[in-house]
Amino acid sequence: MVTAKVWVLKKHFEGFPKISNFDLKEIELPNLKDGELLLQSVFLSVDPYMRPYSRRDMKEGDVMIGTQVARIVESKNPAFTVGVFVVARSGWRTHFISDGKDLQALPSSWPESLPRSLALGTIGMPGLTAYFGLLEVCKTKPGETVLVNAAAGAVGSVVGQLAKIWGCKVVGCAGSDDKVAYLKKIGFDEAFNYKTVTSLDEALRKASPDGYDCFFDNVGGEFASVAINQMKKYGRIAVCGAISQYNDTVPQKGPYVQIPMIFKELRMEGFLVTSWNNRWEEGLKALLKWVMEGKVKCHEQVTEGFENMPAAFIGMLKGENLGKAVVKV
Ligand SMILES: NC(=O)C1=CN([C@@H]2O[C@H](COP(=O)(O)OP(=O)(O)OC[C@H]3O[C@@H](n4cnc5c(N)ncnc54)[C@H](OP(=O)(O)O)[C@@H]3O)[C@@H](O)[C@H]2O)C=CC1
Ligand SMILES: CCCCCCC/C=C/C=O
Repeated sequence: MVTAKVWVLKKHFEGFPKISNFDLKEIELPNLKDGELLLQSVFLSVDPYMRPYSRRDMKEGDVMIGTQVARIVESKNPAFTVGVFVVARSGWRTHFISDGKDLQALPSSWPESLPRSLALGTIGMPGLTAYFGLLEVCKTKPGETVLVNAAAGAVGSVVGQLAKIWGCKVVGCAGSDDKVAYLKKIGFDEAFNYKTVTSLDEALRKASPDGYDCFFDNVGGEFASVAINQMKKYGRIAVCGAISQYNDTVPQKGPYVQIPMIFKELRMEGFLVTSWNNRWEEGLKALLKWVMEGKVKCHEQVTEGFENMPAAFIGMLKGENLGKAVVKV
């Protein structure tokens, strides 16, 4: 008999999440039936989507939603061998039982030397968000100028590096000087700290006096309202996330987007990475190749200990992460 630890949503978030919103519980797992496997989480992901999705998809008492890299520790399913690592969507749990249908094997060419945690970040859902958002929503072309916010995070850092690979000029902004230094180190042409500039409008203008062809928006809210005015004619805005609004208890008010959209003939498109579920293999293969070639650099903010999942999640929402926030069990 195995005892799993799980984090449940004790009380729905009101405003910014607090440690008291979560409860740590223990669950006795039953013995395996034929066709089942027992898995142990090795790395778990904490992601911004958990904040809005908790309200949409969860009720109080549910295990927190989320993804992990897990190791198969026992198998009664001939298709799965003990010791193999997979990506699962089993929520904040140390151990769980699966029939194998919901598991994704790491790409077969995954090198032994590469941290498996990257399957939750650059070579996982956030990297794919950058890949499909740029390729299919922004439709960037060589020579164009791309703006990305939350640029030192899991999605943003890949957006900037892919845009460089695809021949663009890249401007990124982030919330600390260390993050800005990191962006320059990984090849961003221009980067600034949006928290310390005296005028966001001026900082955006200085970074690209001719404006922006593409804006990969991870933040929404006031930042997006300012940035939209600096789009070039026929510019494209990929509405990826709105993290500046996820914790609002009262919806933010405009300025509104219609006037610049009309006069600059902009295209603004919201998207979910899951729309390209049938192309994840293509994206993961490309991302793995670029990482192995050193063309895409990865940084992870690793929090040690399953008991620190809520703190890692709250820290990520506060901007304490450089690169992808993960928890090592
Ligand atoms: N559409 C889709 O399919 C997907 C969308 N997303 C979205 O992409 C965005 C980035 O996700 P991800 O890369 O995983 O997360 P990150 O690794 O970028 O972590 C979140 C970052 O957001 C920044 N942030 C937090 N609050 C604010 C704020 N009020 N204003 C500006 N920046 C803020 C912080 O960086 P800083 O220090 O710079 O403020 C923080 O580090 C999120 O909005 C997420 O919801 C993610 C995956 C899929
Ligand atoms: C692997 C789990 C898929 C989660 C999809 C997340 C979409 C994110 C939206 C906003 O953050």
